Amino acid sequence: MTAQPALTLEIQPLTREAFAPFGELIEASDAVQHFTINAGNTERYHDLARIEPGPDGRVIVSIFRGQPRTLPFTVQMMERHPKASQAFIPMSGKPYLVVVAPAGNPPAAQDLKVFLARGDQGVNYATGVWHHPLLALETVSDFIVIDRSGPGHNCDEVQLDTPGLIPALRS
Ligand SMILES: NC(=O)N[C@@H](O)C(=O)O
Ligand code: NI
Repeated sequence: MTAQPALTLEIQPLTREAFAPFGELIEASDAVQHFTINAGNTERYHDLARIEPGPDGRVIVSIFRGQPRTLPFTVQMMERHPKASQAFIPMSGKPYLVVVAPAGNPPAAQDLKVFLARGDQGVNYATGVWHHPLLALETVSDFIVIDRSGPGHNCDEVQLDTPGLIPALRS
């Protein structure tokens, strides 16, 4: 099959509402339940993400140290975790990209959504949601990752028939 021309993808800001079909935004904002604790010293932004390890899995916490990607970036593949959710929470304060498609059938380029996440926004991919592996920007960046350890296969990868092209960010 001849190589298909890439489909240029639109980059949109990461908001709770726009990301809702794919999981939860992990962000301290007035949009979520929050309350003061520790005798007034601390504000708790409560219960932000639905962490799902699956019936036979265990929740684990890891750190991913991502090398920065160069834009424009061609999305050639996507992956999903059919047994569990996966959360990424930035530790380095740098922006990153989130590329997702709805759970279910393997995505086509036109199904992809690209979000530019700020360095104070995390995401939780709901179980089975298609996503691209970590796309750090600007510098080597650390992320806390909350996902699953357990028996069985928990990572499906697909190659896109038509690649998606993420353009350079407008300054
Ligand atoms: N493979 C792995 O643990 N990482 C991916 O799941 C990812 O989403 O970055
Ligand atoms: Ni993943």
